[in-house]
Amino acid sequence: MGGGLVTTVAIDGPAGSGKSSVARVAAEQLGFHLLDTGAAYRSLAWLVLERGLDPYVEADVLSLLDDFDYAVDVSGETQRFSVGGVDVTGAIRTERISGAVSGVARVPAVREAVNVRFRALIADARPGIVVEGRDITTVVAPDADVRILLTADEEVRIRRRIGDVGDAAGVAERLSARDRSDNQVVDFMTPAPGVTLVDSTHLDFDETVQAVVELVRTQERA
Ligand SMILES: Nc1ncnc2c1ncn2[C@@H]1O[C@H](COP(=O)(O)OP(=O)(O)OP(=O)(O)O)[C@@H](O)[C@H]1O
Ligand SMILES: Nc1ccn([C@@H]2O[C@H](COP(=O)(O)O)[C@@H](O)[C@H]2O)c(=O)n1
Repeated sequence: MGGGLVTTVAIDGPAGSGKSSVARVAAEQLGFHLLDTGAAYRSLAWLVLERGLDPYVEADVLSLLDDFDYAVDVSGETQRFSVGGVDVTGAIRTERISGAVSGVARVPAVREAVNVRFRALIADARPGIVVEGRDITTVVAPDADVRILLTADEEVRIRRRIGDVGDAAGVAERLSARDRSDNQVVDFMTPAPGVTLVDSTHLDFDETVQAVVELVRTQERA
């Protein structure tokens, strides 16, 4: 890929690697939009549970896909997500949804449907967008100007996540299980050709953001 104008920054990585928090601050510094693709999968998992269905039963998930009325509002200070007009921004971050979301995400028709929406949002974003998830560098936006696999050692990611939820019980097992399940669908542990690995194991938060922003600046100068 040649250098010059950067409009799309793709970031993938395992659970707790800092994708959403690092992408958010990097997007602010770049003056770019932010697309949190995991929120779409989480919102569908929320709807499946809300309807009393099983996220690990493909037919249950497919029965809701056509009516999945998902919206993202980026007009305020933080992104807000809604399903059928119900604000699910907080609800989709619970451990209950984290335990359900892999079931929804492994359904090929779900992935195809949300990817269509993601690509449309990416195409419309001006002046640019940071997109984070699991398959952005490889499937959703393989032609992104900057492609990053953001990772950290598992024990570090678990420690950071425990800091988020304030309760260590079961966090390690759930994070590992989610990565194992998600990794059967898409490989986000090994950088694909052309993807830059950013390992934040020994970086603090600001250093990690700077590593991402510097990759964009380097690409712009190339
Ligand atoms: N380099 C870093 N140093 C210290 N803390 C960090 C670093 N990067 C991220 N964090 C913190 O780690 C926690 C997990 O980050 P975040 O929620 O952004 O990860 P994620 O990859 O989006 O996770 P998930 O895929 O599970 O949603 C957050 O509290 C974040 O502030
Ligand atoms: N591109 C993506 C993004 C997410 N997923 C699935 O959604 C789950 C939640 O993602 P978070 O980034 O919010 O943790 C994740 O565990 C995957 O199951 C995906 O498949 N592809």
